[in-house]
Amino acid sequence: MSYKLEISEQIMTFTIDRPEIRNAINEDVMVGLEELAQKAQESEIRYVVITASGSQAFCSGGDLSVFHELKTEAQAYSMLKRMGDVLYRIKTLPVPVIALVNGAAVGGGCEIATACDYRLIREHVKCGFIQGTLAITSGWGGGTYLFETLQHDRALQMLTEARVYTAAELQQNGWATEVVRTDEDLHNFFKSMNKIQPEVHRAYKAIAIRKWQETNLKDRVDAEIQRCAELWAEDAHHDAVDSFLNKGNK
Ligand SMILES: CC[C@@H](C(=O)O)C(=O)SCCNC(=O)CCNC(=O)[C@H](O)C(C)(C)COP(=O)(O)OP(=O)(O)OC[C@H]1O[C@@H](n2cnc3c(N)ncnc32)[C@H](O)[C@@H]1OP(=O)(O)O
Repeated sequence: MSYKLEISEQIMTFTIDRPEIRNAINEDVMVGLEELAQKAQESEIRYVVITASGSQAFCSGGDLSVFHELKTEAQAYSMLKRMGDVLYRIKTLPVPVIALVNGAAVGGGCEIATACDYRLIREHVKCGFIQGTLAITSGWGGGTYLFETLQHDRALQMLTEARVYTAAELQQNGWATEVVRTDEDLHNFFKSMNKIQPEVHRAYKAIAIRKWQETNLKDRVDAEIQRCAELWAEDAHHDAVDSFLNKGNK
């Protein structure tokens, strides 16, 4: 199993569990995220925490060793759409969703964290929308969510620079909700969440969801997915992934 899904004291925790490959997303993790989305809708939970095993990575995006087999636009679209759909379901859950960013979050990993309501990041982490270096854009809706989250120029800069940012930079540009330096910082965040009635959290989340529905967030995400699928099919993308996967042979 590539993930763990637990509910304890009305808190649902999803842990990506592939540290040896930097918690990259494969089919199994996608199934897990779909299970999360379903169970979180049905259960009486207070909030959801998404995190990952180890301290090296939160998530390194799509598992390129698997997804590199997808060559055509149609093949890429099918994977991107499935993941984009489940991330949208997670983003619009009726309860707060917290990314506990325990290590690097790059590519699709940064998209998952951006889909969450809160991003608590450890001091050592580096995060970035590095998709540009692979000659593609974000393709799971994360670019659209970033424009919803950051000031316009900061979002555009983070997407087009296509580099990893330090925790200090992520705090400065507003992507990080909080840089967690100690376990006590983490404890204090959850203490503050827990002192507010779940129905109050749900009511505020509903305001955000109404805004996203009124501004056709889902359609905008679908357009992002479509454009990424087109770029995916280009040689420039396949060559860049070849270079990443064969870096050890050079
Ligand atoms: C597919 C959707 C698309 C989107 O919509 O956004 C994407 O997500 S594109 C994918 C973007 N991801 C990447 O380009 C991967 C980038 N990875 C890294 O930059 C680094 O691995 C890291 C995350 C910063 C961690 O660095 P480090 O701790 O130094 O580890 P290594 O680089 O040595 O990696 C260890 C091991 O894991 C393999 N690995 C890492 N990420 C992936 C991945 N996404 N897919 C497949 N394999 C991955 C890496 O190749 C190493 O393997 P070995 O050399 O065999 O040990």
